[in-house]
Amino acid sequence: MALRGPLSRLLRFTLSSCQQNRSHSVAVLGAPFSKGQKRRGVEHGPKAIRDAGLVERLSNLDYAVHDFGDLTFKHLEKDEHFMHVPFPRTVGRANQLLSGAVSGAVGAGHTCIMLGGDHSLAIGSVEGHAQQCPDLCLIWVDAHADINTPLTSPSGNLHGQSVAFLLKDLQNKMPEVPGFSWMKPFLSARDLVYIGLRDVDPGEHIILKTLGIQYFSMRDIDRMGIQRVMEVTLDHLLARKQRPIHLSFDIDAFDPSLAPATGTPVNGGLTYREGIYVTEEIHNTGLLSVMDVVEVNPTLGATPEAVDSDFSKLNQCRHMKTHLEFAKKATKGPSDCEK
Ligand SMILES: NC(=[NH2+])NCCC[C@H](N)C(=O)O
Ligand SMILES: [Mn+2]
Ligand SMILES: [Mn+2]
Repeated sequence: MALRGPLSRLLRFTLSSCQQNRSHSVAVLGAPFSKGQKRRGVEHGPKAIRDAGLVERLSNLDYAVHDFGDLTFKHLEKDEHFMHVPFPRTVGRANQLLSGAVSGAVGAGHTCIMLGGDHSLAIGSVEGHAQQCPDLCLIWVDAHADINTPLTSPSGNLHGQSVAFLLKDLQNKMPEVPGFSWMKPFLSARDLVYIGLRDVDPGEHIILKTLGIQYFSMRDIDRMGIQRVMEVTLDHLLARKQRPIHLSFDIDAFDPSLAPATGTPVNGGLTYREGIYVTEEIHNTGLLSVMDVVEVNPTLGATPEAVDSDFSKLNQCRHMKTHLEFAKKATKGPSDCEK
């Protein structure tokens, strides 16, 4: 009995904020940023997801939700292209700011949900997470691999290059992009799994194969089923040791019939149940530490009126369980509530 006080203090001391049970405290961080690609509107993603009822729903599930509001990003005046990459310094600076915010939230003991914004924001989100949890693993749910380097990228857009900035294994293939000197790549190719791929550029395909990255394309999901895909994913990442999970969820992983309001939709995506099953299995590990919900662009809905009325109807849905559903529903009409 006498040991109880000191022992529990010792345990608290030796457990990092990554290893503590954070499941009941959630930080929401809005990142209204769109300069990682060329279409306007994705900066309204955080508002669309909040308006769909994210915070209320999480609170109803007994999570203590701390909404830290939206970060304020600056568009830098002097920001010339680097090669054919637009806004490198603006994107670099935004990610530096986001990295600090995510690191702070995780360090304070929260599970963090980052609402984008375009997918270039995963650079700062994963980097900030890794500052607190250097042994994290990354599950990237997306139609795209977002692993182009500035040299392989067909578009130049940084939202299609985020993973290349994170990977140690690509260090010697990456030029020095202005705006990113604050960070060094830290992630190993074996600590990453993709789910939902169906639009991969030729250079990306070579990188995936050369580095032996574990990925599940839509065809793999057709063949194996989502249940087996999740078994292999979690085994690949967690068999050696239990560690914090970073889930980076690009809403375009869903089929465009479910989530049309996104900048680079690709046919043949995840069904509603497949997408939710991925998040349920991750939830069941108890290891989710940070989640990005990105590429929700409400201005790409049918009409602004339709988007508005969708949001109000969405708030009437009663059966939604996970925060991801809000993001998807922010891009989808009301009929889905009935499914
Ligand atoms: N996060 C996204 N939606 N990325 C789309 C990337 C599309 C294409 N592969 C590119 O690099 O430009
Ligand atoms: Mn995508
Ligand atoms: Mn993406």
